[in-house]
Amino acid sequence: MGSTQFAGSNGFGHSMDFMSQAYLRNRSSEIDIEEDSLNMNKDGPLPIFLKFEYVECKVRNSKASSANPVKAVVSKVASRFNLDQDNYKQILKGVTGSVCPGEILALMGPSGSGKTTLLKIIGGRLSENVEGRITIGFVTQDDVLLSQLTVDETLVFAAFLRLPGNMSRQQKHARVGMIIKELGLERCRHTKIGGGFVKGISGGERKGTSIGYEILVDPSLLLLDEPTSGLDSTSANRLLQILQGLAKPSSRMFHMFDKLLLISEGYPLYYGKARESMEYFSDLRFIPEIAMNPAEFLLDLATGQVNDISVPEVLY
Ligand SMILES: Nc1ncnc2c1ncn2[C@@H]1O[C@H](COP(=O)(O)OP(=O)(O)OP(=O)(O)O)[C@@H](O)[C@H]1O
Repeated sequence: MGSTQFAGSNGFGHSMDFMSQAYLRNRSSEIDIEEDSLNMNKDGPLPIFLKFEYVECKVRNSKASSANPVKAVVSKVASRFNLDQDNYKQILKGVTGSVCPGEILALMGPSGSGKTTLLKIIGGRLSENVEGRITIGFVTQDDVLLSQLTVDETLVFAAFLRLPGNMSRQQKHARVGMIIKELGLERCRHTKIGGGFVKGISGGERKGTSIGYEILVDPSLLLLDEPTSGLDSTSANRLLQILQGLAKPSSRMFHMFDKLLLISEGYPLYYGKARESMEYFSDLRFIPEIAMNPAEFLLDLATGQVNDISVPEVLY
């Protein structure tokens, strides 16, 4: 199963990824993004509308040649006669969604359902056998921060590396200062990132620094792969509040997500307003029998664990 801290005291099981349209600068898209929006806007981030439609993706199964020579020979012969369709695995089977500026779309599904694959496709990191592509800002599950630098040094380094040359040194330092404040990183500003044998900042602060690294360039869309994994529920809450604040000011946890895309084995089970998801499934006669957190209920549905859920008669 997935690994986010939502599985902890929040009762959010499995994984959740986010497409937080905080701010973003777009690089390229085959989807509804007009030429104009590709130019840098000096007045701030450009509002971008992200849309992905009927995304399908298949990957070639890894060859068995090294492990099983018989299978390798059969597979080789089959491919010669074009009989190797079985060597492909369909990962995404028609997933559709969109995010407007200022919205948070939560992408939920059991481990292996295709969340990371979808993010990779939208982030332009996977293009073989897929339909849509958009590339912008991407915060991966594993960050790439340097352990010996402090939070401040990390962001200053990134600022000098990534911000336009026509910005002055003072402006770059000011931007770093603003981000540090925005992400609540003042307390650890001069602490080393750490890791391995170097003692450093906390997990939440590390996530915040990674996000700071990305939002430094004022992106119009931010793709976050399990941003709360490894965090305790308080830090996860705080991080979501920060993200929500970056996208737009608003309320709490599950209800912080404007939209929800629930996938199971690459199939979309639900796409729409997060707050209407329970009602949708209750109309279909999927009703929790005990008090359940909405996210837990939805993920149980997606994994097919319906022990505590009453399901429509017809399924029996
Ligand atoms: N390059 C690949 N070759 C073969 N199978 C792959 C490849 N990439 C992904 N998969 C498979 O596709 C499925 C979806 O993987 P993906 O990483 O998108 O799931 P996920 O929902 O993000 O899971 P998790 O929550 O565990 O991170 C998995 O069964 C995975 O093993």
